[in-house]
Formats: sequence, C-alpha cells, structure tokens
Amino acid sequence: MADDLPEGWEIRYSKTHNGQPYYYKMASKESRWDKPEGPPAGKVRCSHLLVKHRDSRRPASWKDDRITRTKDDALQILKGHRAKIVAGDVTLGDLASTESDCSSAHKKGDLGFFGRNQMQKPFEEASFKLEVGQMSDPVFTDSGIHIILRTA
Ligand SMILES: O=C(N[C@H](Cc1nc2ccccc2[nH]1)C(=O)O)c1cc2ccccc2s1
Repeated sequence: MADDLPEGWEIRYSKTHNGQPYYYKMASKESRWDKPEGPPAGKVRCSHLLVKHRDSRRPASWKDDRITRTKDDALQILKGHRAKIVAGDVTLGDLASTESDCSSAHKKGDLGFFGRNQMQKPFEEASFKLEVGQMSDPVFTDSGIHIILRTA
C-alpha cells in the first residue's frame, strides 16, 4: 500500500516495464523496484505500560475486573516500574506483559504504528516528542498513567 511509505517516497508505475510499480524519492532522485523500509510517513510505533486507577475511564483490565487503587498509588507503582526499566533489570515489553492494565499487555505493550489524532492527546504529544529508543516520563490520560517507549 502506497500510504505507508517512509517519508519522501512515492510509488510510480514504469513506462518501460509494463506499468510495473517502483518507488521514487524526489529529494535524492533515487528509484528502486523493492519497497523502501522504514516507519510510515508521519507515524510512530510505541509500546507502553499502563497503570489504571479508580478514576480511570474504564477502571478494569485483563488483570483486575475492579481497579480501586488511587491515582497517587498508581503513580508510585508506575514510578517503581520505570526505575526497574531504567536500571536495566527488565525491559518495558516484559514488564508490560505482566503489569500493564492495557490489553496490549498481551503484545508486550506494542501499540503498532499510529499517526496524529489516533490516540488520546497527552499520549500522542508525548509519543511524537520521543526519539526512537527513548522512554517517556509518566504520562496522564483518561485511561490512567503510562510510560511510553518509542520503538520506530
Ligand atoms: O485503548 C486501548 N486499551 C485500553 C487502555 C488504553 N488507553 C490508552 C490510551 C492511549 C494509548 C494506549 C491506551 N491503552 C484498555 O484496555 O482499557 C488499546 C489497546 C490496544 C491494543 C493493541 C493496539 C492498540 C491498542 S489501544
């Protein structure tokens, strides 16, 4: 699909090879038959670990059908998780698998690629500020409190 090409690339159709599709990058005047790799233009890929609390939009998860912890307790728990990741004791993905209150826990917290206007604004803003490989500070959304890792 041409709508998931990396920044600056476009799909064209060969005039000399039976209309065969090829890929062209205007800036470098590069052309190639195989589809270029890389994040789709304007999108990021992130994983996250979510700790919900009693004021969350949906105070329930695969882990807990009634979440009653306070927002402050959720923040302390999340800071504890973040410290373990920063210390290198565990990866965000592995910790998300057991500790995240988001259903993405079953995919090590991976949310896939997303563009702007797809996630709650605080989550989007934090995600688009991250460099690949960087982890956020705690981010507050209506769902709860997140740490976000940009993976692509
Ligand atoms: O909204 C979701 N899950 C909610 C919690 C939640 N709220 C979020 C807000 C922003 C980003 C991720 C978020 N996850 C739930 O389980 O109550 C999503 C789950 C998944 C799973 C795979 C890919 C995307 C998503 S978005």
